[in-house]
Amino acid sequence: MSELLTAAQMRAIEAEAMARGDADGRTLMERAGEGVVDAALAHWPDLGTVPLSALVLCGPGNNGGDGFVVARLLTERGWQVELFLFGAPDRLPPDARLNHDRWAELGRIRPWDDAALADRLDAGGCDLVIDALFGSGCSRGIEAIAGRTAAALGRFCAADGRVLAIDMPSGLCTDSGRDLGGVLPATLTVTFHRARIGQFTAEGSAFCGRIVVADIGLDPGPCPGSVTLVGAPGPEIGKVGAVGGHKYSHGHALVLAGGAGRTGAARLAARGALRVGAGLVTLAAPGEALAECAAHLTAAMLRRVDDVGDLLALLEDPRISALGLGPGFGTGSREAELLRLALDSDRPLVLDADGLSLLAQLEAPFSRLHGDCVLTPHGGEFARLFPDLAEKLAGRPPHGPGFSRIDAVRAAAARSGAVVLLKGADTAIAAPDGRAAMHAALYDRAAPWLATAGAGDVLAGIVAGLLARGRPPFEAASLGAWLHVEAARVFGPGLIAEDLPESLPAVFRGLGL
Ligand SMILES: NC(=O)C1=CN([C@@H]2O[C@H](COP(=O)(O)OP(=O)(O)OC[C@H]3O[C@@H](n4cnc5c(N)ncnc54)[C@H](O)[C@@H]3O)[C@@H](O)[C@H]2O)[C@@H](O)CC1
Ligand SMILES: Nc1ncnc2c1ncn2[C@@H]1O[C@H](COP(=O)(O)OP(=O)(O)O)[C@@H](O)[C@H]1O
Ligand SMILES: [K+]
Repeated sequence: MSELLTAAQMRAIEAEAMARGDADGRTLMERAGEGVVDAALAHWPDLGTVPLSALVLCGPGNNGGDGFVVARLLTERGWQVELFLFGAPDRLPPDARLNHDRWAELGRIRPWDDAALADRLDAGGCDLVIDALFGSGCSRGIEAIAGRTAAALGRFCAADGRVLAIDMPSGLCTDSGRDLGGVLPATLTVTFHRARIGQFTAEGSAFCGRIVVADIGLDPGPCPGSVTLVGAPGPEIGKVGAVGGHKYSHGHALVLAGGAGRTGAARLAARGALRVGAGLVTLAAPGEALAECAAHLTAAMLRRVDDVGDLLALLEDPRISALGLGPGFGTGSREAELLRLALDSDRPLVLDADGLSLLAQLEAPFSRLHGDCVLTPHGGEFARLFPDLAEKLAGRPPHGPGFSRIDAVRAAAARSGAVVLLKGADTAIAAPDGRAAMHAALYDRAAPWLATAGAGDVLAGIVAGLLARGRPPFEAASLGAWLHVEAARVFGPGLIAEDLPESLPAVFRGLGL
């Protein structure tokens, strides 16, 4: 697991390091420039063999300062460097000014000219473009400044040109990953100390290319309030296959199914719960759907639940340790009553799909949730439950920092009192106490083939299975998101939802279980 930071958190870490006397701004800027050059040469080894040519775009802040350092370091290596500066030299902040002055002794500084830059890029013959226009201080769109440059960089990247963004692609919001307007596309983004939230959500990955995190010698300790980037689980995953115990000690998940003809989604969820390691899984289906379910279930058990009385009787068994409700469930009055009972049972509970739509229809829905509930909405379901938050996520933010999916799930979790997992390639997860995590099926974990009908149903089942085994809800949601994507990656393209549970054994083997 690693951390993702906001711009403010990064500034605070830097300020603390300077206050402690660990480093001054000038040293950090020098290390940042060195980190950029090292990362470029490591990422594109051919750049290290002979001196080449670079075009450096510097802006009016410290990101521009990093650009001056890179220009100097490349020149010292024998490169031909052309440099354009946006803004007046005498208004640069002190460390950037210092590096501007050092560069001015080595090379020329051309004043910013969007049209000339675009023409320069289109003319080709440039081996590396360095975007040091704006970094974490970018506060609004940059179309007016660099619209033509952005378009030319798009063409340059499409023709396999190398564009390295320092810290963030200019115009991209560090905190939300949202396009503030006119973002400069990059093929490699080199950021410092820790990655940023905006590199892993919204439009971030489309503009960053790849991400490299350069160490600039800041305190390696954890940052309070940071977002966890969900990675491969550690040894604690061993609990999934713990030696000893019996099936009941591995938990019993109850998945509620809908009527005849639409039980497939709940069956997918039940299979996910079983494969993730729940000792028992029972599917509760109405009488009309029993035959259909029986024809398709083997390891999962089947119980008839027509109404609240049936569910009440079933829940008398204290060994049922988690419920999953929503996939293909239906949204009628029977289902609404069953949902109320499921919520009142105080069992760990995953609400997905129709379960979320039903919840949205209840009066004072959030007063019924408790801390062991996990809500797994996609964007549409999220908007039904939290319309104001969804509205803040829609459209382009007028200025930075923009409202992020992390902000949205944190607010949703605080309001609802439940763990909220907002699905997507950039899955955002938050707990009511403010903990937040991002699972990014992006970069080297991309699995676009996971966007297939029923994949979300399996995720709900996986999380229900982990809850049944006693995992706390935030951990169950985070681990579930990772296992789900890993299963998709193990299977590969061509995946359909049924393949996801069946790929979990290979995932566990891969983890050394
Ligand atoms: N925080 C740290 O620990 C470190 C920061 N460093 C660099 O410093 C950068 C942050 O520097 P700054 O805070 O100076 O921010 P930036 O360099 O991103 O830009 C801030 C400047 O741009 C102006 N500006 C912002 N958006 C604009 C727009 N749309 N149009 C016109 N002007 C606009 C602001 O008014 C301000 O003058 C980082 O991205 C990183 O590259 C590095 O030197 C290493 C250490
Ligand atoms: N581009 C993508 N890359 C990786 N995972 C994705 C992508 N798009 C969607 N997903 C995942 O696929 C699943 C889709 O779930 P959902 O929207 O509920 O669909 P369904 O109801 O058909 O199962 C979610 O787990 C989501 O995170
Ligand atoms: K930049």
